[in-house]
This record gives sequence, C-alpha cells and structure tokens, in this order.
Amino acid sequence: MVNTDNFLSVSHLNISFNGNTVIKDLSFNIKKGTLTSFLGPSGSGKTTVLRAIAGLNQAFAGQITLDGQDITNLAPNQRNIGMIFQSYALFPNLTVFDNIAYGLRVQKKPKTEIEKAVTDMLAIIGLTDRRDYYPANLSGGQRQRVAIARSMVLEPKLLLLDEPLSALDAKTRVELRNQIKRYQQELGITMIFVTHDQTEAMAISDDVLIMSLGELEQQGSAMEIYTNPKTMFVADFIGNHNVLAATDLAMLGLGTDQPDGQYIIRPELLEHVMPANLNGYAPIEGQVVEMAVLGNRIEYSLKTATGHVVKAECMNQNINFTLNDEIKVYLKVAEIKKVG
Ligand SMILES: Nc1ncnc2c1ncn2[C@@H]1O[C@H](COP(=O)(O)OP(=O)(O)OP(=O)(O)O)[C@@H](O)[C@H]1O
Repeated sequence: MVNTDNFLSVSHLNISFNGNTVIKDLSFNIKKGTLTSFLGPSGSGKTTVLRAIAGLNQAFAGQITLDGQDITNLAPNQRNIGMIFQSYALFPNLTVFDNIAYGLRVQKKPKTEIEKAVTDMLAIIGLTDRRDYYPANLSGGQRQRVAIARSMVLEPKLLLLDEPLSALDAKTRVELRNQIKRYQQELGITMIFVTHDQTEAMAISDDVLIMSLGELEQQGSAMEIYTNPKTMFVADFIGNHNVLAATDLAMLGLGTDQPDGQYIIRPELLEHVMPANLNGYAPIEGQVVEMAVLGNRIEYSLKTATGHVVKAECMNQNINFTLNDEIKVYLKVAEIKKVG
C-alpha cells in the first residue's frame, strides 16, 4: 500500500560489477516531502544506489517503487526523477533563463507557462537579475543554483543530488546547502542528497541513511544517529565519539552495571568546568596531549594515567588550560551510552 512513509521504497537491492557485489541486500524507505542524506565513506556505494534509483545502472536485483508505481524496469526518462551531479552540466551556449526553460521546452509546454515557471524559479533561487547571463559569467554557487532550478522546474517526484556542493568553497557550500533545504521545504520536494560530509548531512536532513561497504548501517534523524548509534561503524563515523569497551570504562573509574559491550562518550559531555553539584558525575584526570582551536570551539585529548586517550570538546570562551597541562574533566555517568 502507498503511504507517505514509503513514497520511495527500495527492497533487496543487490548490485555487482564484474562479479564483485558492491550493494548487498539493501532495503529502505523514504518519506514523501523529506530530505534524506546518504552518508558514507568513499566507495560505500552511495552513487551506485542513486544511479539505480534514477535507472542509470543496467543490471541489478531487487525492486524500486516510487509513489506506488514499480519503476524497477522503467527507462530513466519515464521515472519522473531529477538528478543533479557535482559538476553543473549546464549548456554553455544557453542563458540562465534558457537553461532552466530547456526541459519544459522539450516537453512542449506552452510559452506563457514556461515564462511563468522559469520566472518563478529565478525568484526562488535569487537569480532574477542574472536571467540573461551565460554560465561562464556566473560563480560556481550560482551555476549550481541554476542546475538545481533546471531540475526543480520540471517538478520531479524525486530529486537526487550527488555531492552537489563538493566543487564549492566552504562558505558557499554552507549558504547553498541552507538554500537547498529552503527550496525543498517551500516546494515540498522529496530529495536524496549524497554526501560524505557528516556536518552537511546532519545540518539539512530530515533523515540520514548511513552506508558502509554497500550495506545500510543505520537510518534515522540526525539527532537519533548522533546520540544513539546502532553500530560501531556509525559510532566511529559520526561525531568523533569516544568508543570504549566495558573494561576500559572500569579502568577509568566509569564502571557500568554491564560487564561487556562497547560504549560511547560524546566529547562535548566531558565538562572542564567543575559542576556545582557533583552528584552523578565522575572525574577523569589526564594530561592535555592535543588541542585544536576551531573558531568558537576547542577540541582536545586527554591522556589518562591508565594510558587511555579521551577526546573532549568545549566552547572556547572560558578555557582555563593549555597543552601539556594536567586537568580534570567531569562526566555525568548516566550519559555513557551502549552501542546498539
Ligand atoms: N561502473 C563500475 N564498474 C565497476 N565498479 C564500480 C562501478 N561503479 C562503482 N563501482 C564500485 O562500486 C563501489 C561503490 O562505488 P560508489 O561510486 O557507489 O561509491 P560512493 O559511496 O558513491 O563513493 P564516493 O563518495 O567516492 O563517490 C566502489 O567500490 C566502486 O569501485
């Protein structure tokens, strides 16, 4: 049955290249009107899955449905899916207006309808005053906005974006990712956004789908994944967590009731200012062996007498230590989470 929860449904997807299975029995659903990021290291299979959804991979096993329709064997142009790549792929000899209008003209839409749709789209992407420019005279961020507009104007059921921001500088990336989120919400488009940048994924996604070696590790909101990683891979990949075995916790004086398993401690939970009430807190003492100032935050590592190196993080306004200092930080023991 179609409902908004399984607007896109991928079941038991298996894809091999030359006998090498790169996507292994992958199944997931995507809700209508949401932005889902595929996040995973290089080679984990993100692009391969995107291409399968778009119909660009020839052979695979499994089933893909979109809005209740089985699209597994449909040609790419029959799927009503838009795709945007890292490189902008605009037509260099067409103006901004004509690039955006291109698909509507192919569909032989009436001229007045095209004029209105493209004008509206130019306003949404903030490039009304650039309508007669050629791509060569636009910045990278502007070109990518035109590429996005060119896909969005066709009102696809699903828009796939494959690392659309990776060719841009850091500031433009942040601006454009926020704009993509805004377009997505304003127009209610269902989007899949591929990235290997976890901050980017966390910042804009309703849901994050984490892949490793062609398998789904976890799907959930950014908050769920960050605070409650289900696998060691996710714990390690997301958020720079400390991952410690029960025996390590015991050595650090942070014993849990359970004797085994792996546990995570998020770096920002190690407080360098002594809490007013120490109830429920355990101290960790160590030497500051690494320290990196990241604008308003500081990341540092403590080496304890037991030889453990624990990662911590704090805001920099009331920092009261420096490299090589022996310091004590405080952790609320209840915040230690078991992986899984
Ligand atoms: N056409 C192909 N022929 C052979 N192997 C391929 C082909 N396309 C992808 N692969 C392999 O499939 C695996 C997944 O590749 P894919 O490009 O999907 O990963 P990715 O997660 O998107 O990586 P990246 O972040 O680097 O783009 C890799 O091991 C890759 O070498």
